[in-house]
Amino acid sequence: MTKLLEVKDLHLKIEDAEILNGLNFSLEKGEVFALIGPNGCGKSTLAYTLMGINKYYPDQGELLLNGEEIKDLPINERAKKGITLAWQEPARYQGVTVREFLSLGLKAKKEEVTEEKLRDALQKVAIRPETYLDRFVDKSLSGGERKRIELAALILMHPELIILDEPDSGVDIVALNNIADMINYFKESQSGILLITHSQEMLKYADRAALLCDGEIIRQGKPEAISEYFKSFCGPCTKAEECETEVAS
Ligand SMILES: Nc1ncnc2c1ncn2[C@@H]1O[C@H](COP(=O)(O)OP(=O)(O)OP(=O)(O)O)[C@@H](O)[C@H]1O
Repeated sequence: MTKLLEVKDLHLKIEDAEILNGLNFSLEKGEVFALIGPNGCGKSTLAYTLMGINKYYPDQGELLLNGEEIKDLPINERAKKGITLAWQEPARYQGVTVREFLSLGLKAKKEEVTEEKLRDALQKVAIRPETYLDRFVDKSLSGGERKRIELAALILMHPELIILDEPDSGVDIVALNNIADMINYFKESQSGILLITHSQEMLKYADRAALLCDGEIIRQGKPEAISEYFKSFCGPCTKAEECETEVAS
């Protein structure tokens, strides 16, 4: 069966520094695949490369979405094909209200924008619609509020592939539960989720996990096993020579 996402031998350099160093992994529909690894190992870079952000174009390798090569497509074309990235630091949009921001996803899919859909999405992330719908998505909202609103926008967009870059950073315990609910909701509706995280709590929601080290996936397998391996051998890494580079499944 065709995989939702296949990444094959992905290499990316930034200013002559090799940041992604031959990545290989795949993701099925309805699967949560977690990516863990030390600071600076290339997790966010992989997220930007999958999304097609400016300057993050691979030097080598394949990026297949539903079997189709997307490596040369610009970000807007990838978004149309159903890839979405929720940033580690949620974006601010000067002069754009929460209502307008949430409506974008529906309009992009040529779906009718209704008050009910907007309210429903906000309620799913525990944001009171009556307080927030007409506020601006700028620095007047706290980081956690913007993160929740961004997650509400994801619900309305209903992407095929969702890249969540540290969705739990800077959010309170209630929002954490909302994120967990949302992950389950997307799983059930057959979206694939690439979950970049440093959190043990978030790892519980993953079906599989991979450990990234210096731009290479050095292990893939069950989330608990990968996390244990990471805790024992990495951060700070002092045992590089002991670190097997074989991929265990
Ligand atoms: N635009 C850029 N210019 C120069 N170096 C960059 C750029 N983007 C990323 N890097 C470097 O690439 C490496 C990987 O960064 P990346 O942000 O992908 O790490 P990460 O695994 O997401 O880290 P963290 O866990 O701290 O969020 C880092 O050494 C970073 O400094």
